[in-house]
This record gives sequence, structure tokens and C-alpha cells, in this order.
Amino acid sequence: MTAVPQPTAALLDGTALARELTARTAESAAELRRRTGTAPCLATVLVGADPASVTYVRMKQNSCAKAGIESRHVALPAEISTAGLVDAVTALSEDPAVHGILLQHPVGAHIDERAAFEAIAPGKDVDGVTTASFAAMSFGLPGFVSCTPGGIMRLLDAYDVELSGRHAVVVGRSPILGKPAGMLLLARDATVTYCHSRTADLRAHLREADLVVAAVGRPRFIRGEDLKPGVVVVDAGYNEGNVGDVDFDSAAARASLITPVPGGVGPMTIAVLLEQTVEAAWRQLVS
Ligand SMILES: NC(=O)C1=CN([C@@H]2O[C@H](COP(=O)(O)OP(=O)(O)OC[C@H]3O[C@@H](n4cnc5c(N)ncnc54)[C@H](OP(=O)(O)O)[C@@H]3O)[C@@H](O)[C@H]2O)C=CC1
Ligand SMILES: Nc1nc(=O)c2c([nH]1)NC[C@@H]1CN(c3ccc(C(=O)N[C@@H](CCC(=O)O)C(=O)O)cc3)C=[N+]21
Repeated sequence: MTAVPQPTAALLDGTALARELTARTAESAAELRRRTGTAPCLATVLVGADPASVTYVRMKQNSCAKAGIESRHVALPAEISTAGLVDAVTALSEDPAVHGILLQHPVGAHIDERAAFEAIAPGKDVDGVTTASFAAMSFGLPGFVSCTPGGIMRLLDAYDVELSGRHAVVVGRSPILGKPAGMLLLARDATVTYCHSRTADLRAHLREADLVVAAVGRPRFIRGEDLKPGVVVVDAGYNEGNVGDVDFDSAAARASLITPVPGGVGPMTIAVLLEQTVEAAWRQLVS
């Protein structure tokens, strides 16, 4: 008889956890509104009209509405200059009616995205994209975390995944996902290896991992045969066709715990964004 790989892994259910977290966020938003007469407000900034980005921004606005958070959308032409985008973000940073700012990545290759992110006031950086937020997070100081890595940590904690002393392999080092994910795991005493496009032998690193965070942007790039039995797999990838960076079926046959796509990291990202928006509004309105 040929052995057919059986799914052995339990699911890290991001949909359910995000629902719980957002229910608490909605209560907090309602309480703030009772106390101050003002609802929290998230400004979303989108450059151009890439269909995937339009969809993500709409999802974030819908989630805001359900949680009692107002959203203000700023749509900018794809051709806008860095200076034009910085001006638009600076205006939101200075507007007391706006409590949080999300500048949707990517903004187009001709724009200095870092300069635009840095125009977000630290107290309104609810997406955790500024260098100030990254530094605070890395030093364990108060501030807003990058939403996707923050959501990943909440998910791991909800399932009591042991991190101390474990070998975490993060595949990807982007400023809003891979790099901060590794820093948060390091802060929890994991031994962290970052892999990226120049990594010499990715598969050898993966085979040693107790925890894998996939943040590559390549559909089904990581497969079960690359993984150690019992590994915990977090798939942050979200590619065309709602496909993750991990080949789910083969990975689930090796892993002890795995995030589905959809229904894993994605909903947690939005839940953390909403939570941080309400937190920012409390600080600005009640201080
Ligand atoms: N669910 C969610 O909330 C979110 C999901 N995403 C998804 O996560 C994925 C990654 O997004 P993002 O971090 O923004 O993507 P980026 O394209 O900014 O980064 C991709 C990273 O993967 C690395 N990489 C590329 N090819 C390889 C390879 N062959 N081997 C090893 N590493 C490689 C790159 O290395 P190098 O640095 O050397 O170029 C880079 O660090 C995407 O699918 C995206 O859609 C993103 C944000 C939020
Ligand atoms: N500054 C910035 N911050 C971001 O956080 C950011 C960004 N730019 N650019 C694009 C990526 C992408 N992203 C997703 C968020 C939620 C889901 C999500 O909720 N997905 C659902 C499925 C939704 C559906 O397709 O129906 C799921 O995985 O279950 C997906 C992707 C945030 N991003």
C-alpha cells in the first residue's frame, strides 16, 4: 500500500480569533464614543487603483464600519509625486479628526515609499510602518506594532505556541512583514533565522525550523517535504487566487499547527489594525 499523506495538523483559526478581538475593539470604540461623543476615525490612503489594493482597502473600511470606526478614504492618482503624497499624509497627521492612518503598500516605484511612511505622525501610526514604530517595537517600548506580525503573535499566543528557545525561520524580510515578525519572535526568546532571495540554502534552514513564518509572495513556495515533522507553520502569504506561500496540503501532513489561507493571518492583520486605531483614538481624545 502506498502511504498517502494525511493532514495531521490542527488549524490556527484566524477568523475566529479576529472575531473575538474585534468584538472587544467594537466595545471599546462604543465606550469612547459615549465618553467623548466622537467615534474613532481611520484614514486610508491609496495611490492608484490596483485592483488587489482597492479590495484590501475596501475590506479594511468594511471592518471599520462593523466595529464602529469611521473611515475617511483618500484616493490619489498613480502619477502623484513623492512630495504630493508626503503632503497628503502630513495633512492627515495634522488633522485632529483623524486618529489613525493607513497608507496602503505598494505606492508605485517612482515614489519614495519610506518618505511617505515617515510623514505619518507616530501617535497615528496604527499600521506600525514608521521607523519610530519599528524601533520602539524592537526595543520593547510602547507603540504600535506592524499589523501582520502583531496578528501573527496574537494567533501563536492564543494557541499557546511555545517560542522561547525554539528555532523560528522567517522567509522574507520586508519592512512591514518579515523583518518585524522576526523582531517580535526574537523579543520572545526564539532563535530567529531570516531567509530571503539571497539565502544560499533555504531548504536546509527550513528543515531545522520549529516555527516557519512564510512571507515571500510566491504561491505554494514552501512544501511539506521542506519541513520538520511537528513544525508550526504560519503562512502570511496572500497571492492571486487567495493562495498562500505554503502548499497547504503537503505542509499540513507534516505540521502540528498551521494557518489556513484564507482564514489565518489575513483576518488577524485587520483585527490588529482596528484595535490599534481605537487605542490611538483613546490616547488622542482622552489622553
Ligand atoms: N495577510 C496579510 O495581512 C498580508 C499579506 N501579505 C502577503 O505576504 C507576502 C509577502 O508580502 P511582502 O512582505 O509585502 O512582500 P515583499 O515582496 O515586500 O517581500 C518578499 C520577501 O520575500 C523574499 N523572497 C523573494 N523570493 C524569495 C526566494 N526565492 N527565496 C527566499 N526569499 C524570497 C524577498 O527577499 P529580498 O528581500 O532579498 O528581496 C523579500 O524579503 C505576499 O504574498 C503578500 O500578499 C503582505 C502583507 C499583509
Ligand atoms: N500598509 C499596508 N499595510 C497592510 O497591512 C497591507 C498593505 N499595506 N498592503 C497589502 C497587504 C495585504 N493585506 C491583507 C490584509 C488582510 C487580508 C485578509 O483579511 N484576507 C482574508 C481573505 C479576504 C478575502 O479575500 O475575502 C483571509 O486571509 O482570510 C489579506 C491581505 C494587508 N496589507
